[in-house]
Amino acid sequence: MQLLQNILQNVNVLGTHGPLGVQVQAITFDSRQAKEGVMFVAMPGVQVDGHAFIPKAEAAKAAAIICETLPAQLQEGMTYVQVRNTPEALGQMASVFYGHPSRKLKLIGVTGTNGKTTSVTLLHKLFRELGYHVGMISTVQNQIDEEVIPSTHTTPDAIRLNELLAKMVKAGCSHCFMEVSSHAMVQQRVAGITFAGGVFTNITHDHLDYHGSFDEYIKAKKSFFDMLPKNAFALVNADDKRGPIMVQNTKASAHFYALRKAEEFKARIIDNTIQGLHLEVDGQEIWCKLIGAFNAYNLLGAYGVAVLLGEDPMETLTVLSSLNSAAGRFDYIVSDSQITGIVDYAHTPDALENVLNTIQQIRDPNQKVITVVGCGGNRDAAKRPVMADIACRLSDKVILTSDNPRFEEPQAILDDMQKGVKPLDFKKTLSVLDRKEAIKTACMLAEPNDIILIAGKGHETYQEIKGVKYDFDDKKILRDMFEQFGK
Ligand SMILES: CC(=O)N[C@H]1[C@@H](OP(=O)(O)OP(=O)(O)OC[C@H]2O[C@@H](n3ccc(=O)[nH]c3=O)[C@H](O)[C@@H]2O)O[C@H](CO)[C@@H](O)[C@@H]1O[C@H](C)C(=O)N[C@@H](C)C(=O)N[C@H](CCC(=O)O)C(=O)O
Ligand SMILES: Nc1ncnc2c1ncn2[C@@H]1O[C@H](COP(=O)(O)OP(=O)(O)OP(=O)(O)O)[C@@H](O)[C@H]1O
Ligand SMILES: N[C@H](CCC[C@H](N)C(=O)O)C(=O)O
Ligand SMILES: [Mg+2]
Repeated sequence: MQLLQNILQNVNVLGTHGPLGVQVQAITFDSRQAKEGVMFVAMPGVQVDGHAFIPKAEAAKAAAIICETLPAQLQEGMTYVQVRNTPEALGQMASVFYGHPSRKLKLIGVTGTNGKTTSVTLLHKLFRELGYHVGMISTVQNQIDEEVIPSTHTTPDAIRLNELLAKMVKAGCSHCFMEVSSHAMVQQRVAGITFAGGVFTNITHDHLDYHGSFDEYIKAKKSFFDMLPKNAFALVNADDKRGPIMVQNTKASAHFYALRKAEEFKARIIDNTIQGLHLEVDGQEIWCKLIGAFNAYNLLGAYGVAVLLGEDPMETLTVLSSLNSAAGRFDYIVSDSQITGIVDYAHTPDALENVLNTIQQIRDPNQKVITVVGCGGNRDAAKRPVMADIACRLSDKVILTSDNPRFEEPQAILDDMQKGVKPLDFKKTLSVLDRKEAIKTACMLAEPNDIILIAGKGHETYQEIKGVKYDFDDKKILRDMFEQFGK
């Protein structure tokens, strides 16, 4: 419980109506949660404008209403606060309300198209092994040490984020590693948050439906580095063409890591096998359990963060070499007849290409590669034909299928994917709309020693169709099919 005037201390207030001495028990941006003691913040949205729900919040007797535009008629006894930008104000208010938790631990944000979950998971495991109490905020799950808190977004909204960080502080966490998505930057979910460091993994094609253009997507990622304070570090993948752009205007101290250039943190791949990566990191040789060249970047980035946070380089490398990847990232099982089934969250063209290139590098020439892949509905449609083409180019057989169709027609998504299949590849491509059937088909087609890649859903344990999440687990289905068909 706090006084409204206290909660507003860092907000750029344009005007107020009504008493500011009201008590606030909770903050919400959803009118359906507004009630006595709960303050309502009217936020712009993709579907609707939260300002349209001010009458609902008034009727629910909300503690106060924070908005950019005041309603034409103000209710007697209600407090209204007009601000320039409600998402920004929400971030600042949530930080104050929860006691500025981001200032009480070392918070490191990781942004980039691919590798965020892998990086924060590695960092969480690494710092746990180094003896710290550690928080993690990720697509797969949030964590306070080993306690798992389910995650709904890659980056939670400002209220949930501050609430989570406050729990971490209370549990004695000294560090938190979190993913910062481009959606979160545009929607200012991290406004008011103090970061001790930021990491840029890479940027490739994704989310153009939301951002409109690649330039806008780059700007969204860059805005994270623009907000870092002077005493923070910005650790950037220098092998990515857009790496230097990220830190063009940052106040933080810029540091770089690379595999292809000589930078402050550098690594070289000595060997890349199904057993893992043999790397040379800053002149030191290590074996890691993670598979694929792209994971050399994730490992090197995590190493750079640890060193920048003052950890011992040798100890860091020793622990990194013992760590496994995050769930659903190059997650594999081997059947009785030595068919390797890989479940991977590759849902962007770059990720799919990386995973398939890795498979091509580590396979024996006689092992065929069968790829099962779909694309999500209500997401960037431009990546659909590109992903189908990549799958065809780097596999012996491709089964195009559904991912999470959400509110789109599954067949229409499949049609978009099929447009990317070149005539020469028609023969090796099948379309099986039902994902379970598609996995079954792949298992039936596979011969001993072949490799099946099931891409796109990784750790997800559901398939989202028209707003309903049905149980669906790629890895479990794959295991069942191997058993059912005696593979
Ligand atoms: C596209 C997008 O990001 N949408 C997010 C956005 O919803 P929205 O803009 O559609 O909201 P809206 O329905 O238009 O409503 C606008 C405002 O009116 C309010 N409202 C609405 C109805 C009502 O009756 N009363 C009311 O007050 C809403 O609470 C909201 O504040 O704001 C919501 C509240 O924070 C988010 O839950 C929602 O995430 C949706 C569910 C989502 O799927 N987001 C994905 C795309 C996302 O954010 N993904 C990234 C990761 C991407 C990646 O890098 O891979 C993530 O960080 O998870
Ligand atoms: N550094 C990397 N560069 C390119 N591809 C990667 C990298 N790391 C992982 N990948 C690929 O991208 C997929 C997603 O990885 P991860 O979940 O770590 O990324 P993410 O950035 O968290 O994704 P999301 O935006 O969905 O949260 C992996 O399954 C793998 O195929
Ligand atoms: N964070 C990503 C996840 C995509 C996962 C894929 N399975 C899909 O549903 O498209 C998104 O929300 O776009
Ligand atoms: Mg993620």
